[in-house]
Amino acid sequence: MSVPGGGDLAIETRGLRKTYRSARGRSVGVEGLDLQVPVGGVHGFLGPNGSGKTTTIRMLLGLVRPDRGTATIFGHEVPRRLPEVVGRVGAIVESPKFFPAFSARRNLRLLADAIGAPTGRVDAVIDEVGLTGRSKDRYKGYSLGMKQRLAIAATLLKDPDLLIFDEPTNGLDPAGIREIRQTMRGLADQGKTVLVSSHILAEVEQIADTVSIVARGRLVAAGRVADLVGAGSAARSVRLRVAAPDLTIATSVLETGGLLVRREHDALVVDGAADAAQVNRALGERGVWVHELTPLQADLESVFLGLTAHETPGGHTHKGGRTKRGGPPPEPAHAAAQAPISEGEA
Ligand SMILES: Nc1ncnc2c1ncn2[C@@H]1O[C@H](COP(=O)(O)OP(=O)(O)OP(=O)(O)O)[C@@H](O)[C@H]1O
Repeated sequence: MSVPGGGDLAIETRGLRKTYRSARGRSVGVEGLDLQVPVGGVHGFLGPNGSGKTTTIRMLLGLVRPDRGTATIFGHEVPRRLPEVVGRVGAIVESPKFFPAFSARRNLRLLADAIGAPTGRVDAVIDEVGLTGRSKDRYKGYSLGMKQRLAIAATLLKDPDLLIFDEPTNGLDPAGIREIRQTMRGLADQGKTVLVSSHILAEVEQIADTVSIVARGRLVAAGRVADLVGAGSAARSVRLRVAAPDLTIATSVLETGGLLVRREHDALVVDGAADAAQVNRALGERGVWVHELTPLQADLESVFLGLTAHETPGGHTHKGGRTKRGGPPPEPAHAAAQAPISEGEA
């Protein structure tokens, strides 16, 4: 899908940098960030706490001025040309203020008046976020999830093409998280672009088409979720079960073949196995029969933790221990990090 004057990108930043003054001098919020968000779909903007997601979003919305670099929304440079494009953008950066004693509908009518959106949109956006049955109840009686859905409804009043949600599921219970996820997916399925920041991968993996992963203010990986996860599986692991007396000999056979083997309860997990059949054959040739052999698929969380492990307290803890990385990685290090997220874009 192409956008007049905007190519295929809803958002693009190049070399974006923002530092803050602090007691210890200057601290870096965002350091040379190159971000590309394709038009249409859900784009997860992922990173550990303090990695610069909110700072980036605030720069895109003209709330914080970058020290260096450029940013565009639908091809319009921001903040300089933000007024030309702001009508196409809806965002939740902080919890919006609603009148506690008013209903969702009354709050949105007031807001629509204030921002010049047609009041005829109010019922439609309430329906969009699934609040129709409660739209006449007072805001103060809403659950956190309902309040957040109302906040999303407010961003939809002007029927924007781009929605930017900063950690929209913070503080919500699993049911609330699911509702917000469905709402975001539904918006993307209508052709809108949804940029959603999060430090919780599982929340985003199920609905995101593409992601950008940041650490310490820099991009460390970007691309389609399937590509990132697929590349994470390149050094594949398999889980296998053999009869208990064979565990030791199986371990020794595989280690002699140069594979990394670890015990996981009564199973063995073999890291770096290019091919499950090869593992099976090596064991069969030594008279060890495999009862069960399961290739393990990397998930987005293991990719994320592998790329940002140095950011997390306690270091490298992640599922399966497969994508461990040490050292200072903030260059895009993942194979998929170089993959363009929209065809024809460098
Ligand atoms: N107003 C500010 N003054 C000083 N430092 C700031 C300010 N805002 C952000 N920072 C610093 O910039 C860095 C990036 O923060 P930012 O809030 O953008 O990260 P984030 O990825 O959104 O984190 P979180 O998930 O915790 O919200 C952090 O080190 C933070 O302490």
